[in-house]
This record gives sequence, structure tokens and C-alpha cells, in this order.
Amino acid sequence: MRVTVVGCGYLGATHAAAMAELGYDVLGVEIDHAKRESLAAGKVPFYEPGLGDLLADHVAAGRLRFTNSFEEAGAFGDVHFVCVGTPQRPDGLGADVRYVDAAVASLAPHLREGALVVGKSTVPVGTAARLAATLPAGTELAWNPEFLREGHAVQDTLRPDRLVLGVASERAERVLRDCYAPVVAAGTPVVVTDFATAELVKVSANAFLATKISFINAVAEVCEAAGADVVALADAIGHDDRIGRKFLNAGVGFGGGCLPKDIRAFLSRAGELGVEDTMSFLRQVDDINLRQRTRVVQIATTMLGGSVARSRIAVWGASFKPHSDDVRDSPALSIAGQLHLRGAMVSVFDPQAMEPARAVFPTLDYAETALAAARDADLLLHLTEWPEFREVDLDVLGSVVRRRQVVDGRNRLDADTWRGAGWTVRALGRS
Ligand SMILES: NC(=O)C1=CN([C@@H]2O[C@H](COP(=O)(O)OP(=O)(O)OC[C@H]3O[C@@H](n4cnc5c(N)ncnc54)[C@H](O)[C@@H]3O)[C@@H](O)[C@H]2O)C=CC1
Ligand SMILES: O=C(O)[C@H]1O[C@H](OP(=O)(O)OP(=O)(O)OC[C@H]2O[C@@H](n3ccc(=O)[nH]c3=O)[C@H](O)[C@@H]2O)[C@H](O)[C@@H](O)[C@@H]1O
Repeated sequence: MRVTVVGCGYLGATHAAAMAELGYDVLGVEIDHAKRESLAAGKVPFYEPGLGDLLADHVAAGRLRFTNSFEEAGAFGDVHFVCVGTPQRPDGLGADVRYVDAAVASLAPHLREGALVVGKSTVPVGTAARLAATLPAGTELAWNPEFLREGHAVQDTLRPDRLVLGVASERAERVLRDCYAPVVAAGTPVVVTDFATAELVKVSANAFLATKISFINAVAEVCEAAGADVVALADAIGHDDRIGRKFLNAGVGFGGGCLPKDIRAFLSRAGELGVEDTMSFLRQVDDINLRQRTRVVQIATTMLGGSVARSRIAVWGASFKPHSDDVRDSPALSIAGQLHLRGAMVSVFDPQAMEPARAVFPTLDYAETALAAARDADLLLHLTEWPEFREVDLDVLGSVVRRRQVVDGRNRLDADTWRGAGWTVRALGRS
């Protein structure tokens, strides 16, 4: 079986390398010249732990190649995974499916008899059925949504919690089961379903995760008002297996290229299907999430005496979460940007996301190290919980800042230790 992967970003590059690791000859199709050149040279154009070695090994072995030719892809592949982006539409809340449409349209005329096109992108329900009708006779479509997390992408791809196969025929199921045979053999549960259910599984999973985070962030605000501690509360309710402790970390909320746009797209699609009311709670999930960013700006303003103008603020973290350099809809950068626009001098440090952050927010100051960002700061904001921020020498840090004030936007700093070192510590949801 020969495999192509169309769209080699965070999802596609990982999927392509993982398919090579499973033993297939893989051809990646990427239209971005710089990205394609980098991948073809065996270099991942973003930060993802473990992916660099995997990609380099399989490129060097000749098992993984890259092209921009759909003709070549069509001639090469038996199975074509479509992994292009589905960002929020510029003119609304829905998902912009133009890249998926374009990828399938470019591939269609070149497909070989018997080829299977497998959508992995996150799409509005109904997309697969619509696209299936555009494929030539003798070829077929399936939808196989992806659940990987950035920062754990390789492991999540090779050892997923489950495989969801949205298929319209037994043959498509058989081809996909063959394709994932080593993964299935390792005990991964397989859910075989229709297109619509497969598409909805994906957005429902992300909507549930987003709801869990906004739930705990709403409770965090009540904790603050009542003098309670949201971290202890989350630990306590998390002991209940039915609830679970994961995704109950209160703080500046969720960002990234998926959760925010996926809940909006789900809401939008529900509206198109005439069932918007039933999903309207997702509006609140979104509002609560965005409110966390505003709350940090308000807390910073209060700590700086009513205005942030002309204050020096250090921001630790720019990526939307640790172990990733992805700054798409990053809460940390959003807060840094808001403070800058209010007149603060903001210095940002992130262990991996400096270049992507600079590209999105060129007007912020970017420091070489966490300590350099904190130099002469009136306030330090801990907004992305990279482990190295918890290992900083507090004596040294205390000697470089102007005022020992910190907001822990992720509830991951040891507040007692920081207070012991003379710091005023504010955290979200803790008195
Ligand atoms: N990033 C993640 O962790 C996950 C993403 N997803 C979903 O996967 C999809 C892709 O997401 P990302 O990889 O994050 O996006 P991305 O923006 O990093 O990658 C998309 C890639 O597709 C390329 N592309 C666009 N049109 C193309 C075309 N016609 N032919 C070939 N290449 C084309 C782009 O140049 C880009 O490199 C989205 O639907 C997303 O919701 C799903 C699970 C995890
Ligand atoms: O569809 C996708 O693209 C992916 O979206 C998320 O993965 P990802 O965006 O990589 O990151 P998460 O680990 O889910 O974190 C998302 C955001 O929530 C925040 N978060 C997470 C957990 C928590 O308890 N609190 C919290 O604020 C993180 O800081 C981050 O900003 C899902 O977890 C994946 O299963 C899914 O495949």
C-alpha cells in the first residue's frame, strides 16, 4: 500500500512521518514552497517533540518524499490522507473548507482506479457526503478524524486512544483497517461509523474539552469571590472517575488552531441545520474562555495601580500551550498584545515560539531569556506553563525585576515558595 498525505502542517507532517514509521512508502503533498523544501530536507518547519528524528530518518531512508504535484500523488497513491487546514472563515464563525475542497478537486482527476481518499481535517458535518459525490467512479471517500494533541503528536498518532472510521462501504473499512493494522494490533479501539457521525465525533470531542476548561474557569471566578481554591477543588472533583482531573486546569483558558475555531464552527453548523438553540451553550463556553484574557489584563491593571501605561511587563510564554511553538489564538500573546496596546512596555520570552510570535505580533519586545524578559519589570505574567519557568532561581529573578509581583495565569507556580521569596502572587481562582 502506498500512501499520500495532502497538506503537511502540524497534522499532515506528523501523519506522513507516522505512516512511514508504520512501514509505508509515503508521498507528502504540500503547496507551501518553504515548508515543502524544509520537509524534503528532513527538517520539521515547526516545533514538535520527537517528530524531527522520525521525519529525518524516513526522509533519509527514501521512504518519505514530498512534492507539490497532484498528478504525481494520484499516480503514486492507493490511499490519500487529506490533512489541509480548516480555519475559521474570515466572514463568520463557520469553518473555511475551501482548502479541503481544493485539495480533493486537485486530486480527483489523477486518482487511480480503486483509490481511497481519506479526510482527516476537522470539517462541518455534511462535508464528506458532499465531497464523496465529486470523486470519479471507481474511487471512494472515507472520513477518519484525527485527535492528536500538539506536543504529543507522534505518540498520539502511533498510539491513539481510538480510531474513528467514517465509511460508506465494507471495502473502505477494510482498506483503512489494513492501513492502520499495526495500530489496531496494539489494541487501539476502532469505531466504524457513517460519515456524519465521524465528522460529529471530532467536533464533539473538542467541544467537550473546551466546555470542561470553561466550566472550571467559571468556577475559578466563584472561588476567587468566595475565598476558595480552584486547584484544590479541581483535585477533589477530579477524584470522581466520572469527572476526571484532566482538562480541569483553570487559568487563561484555551487557545490554539483547534478548540476555539472548532466550537465556533460547531455552533455555526448547528445553526445551518436548524438546531442552533441546543448548542448555544458553546457561545458561553467561548465567552468564558475569552473573558480569562480580559481578567488577566484587569488584574495586571489593578496590580500596577490603575493603569498599565508606561509600566514594564514581562510575559513568560507565547505559544498556546507548552511543548509547542504554535501561537494560533494564543491566550499569552493575546494578553501581551492587549497590554501593549494599553501603553505597557511588554517583553516576551518563550522557549520555542519566538519566531512565530514575532511574525504575528512584531511590535512586542522579544527577550533572549526568561530572566532578560523580566529585567526591570514592574509585573511578571506567567501565561504558558513551560517547565523551565518553574525552575528559575527566584533569588536571581528577584534581583533583576523592579517589583516582585507575579500573576500566575496557569496555576502552576508554587505560590508559597514565591511568597517566601518576597513576591506578591496573584493566581486565577485562588484567594
Ligand atoms: N494541529 C493539530 O493538532 C490538529 C489539527 N487537526 C485538524 O487538521 C487540519 C489541519 O490542521 P493543521 O495541521 O494544524 O493546519 P496547518 O495550517 O498547520 O497545515 C495545513 C497545511 O495544508 C497546506 N495546504 C493547504 N491547501 C493545500 C492544498 N490544496 N494542497 C496541499 N497542501 C495544502 C498548507 O500549506 C499547510 O501546510 C485542520 O482541519 C485541523 O482542525 C486535527 C487534529 C489535530
Ligand atoms: O483538534 C485538534 O487539533 C486537537 O485539539 C486539542 O489539542 P491541542 O489544541 O493540541 O491542545 P490541548 O492540549 O487540547 O490544549 C488546548 C488549550 O487548552 C488549554 N488547557 C488545556 C487543559 C486545561 O486543563 N486547561 C487549559 O486551559 C491549553 O493550555 C491550550 O491552550 C485536543 O486536545 C486534541 O485532541 C485535538 O486533536
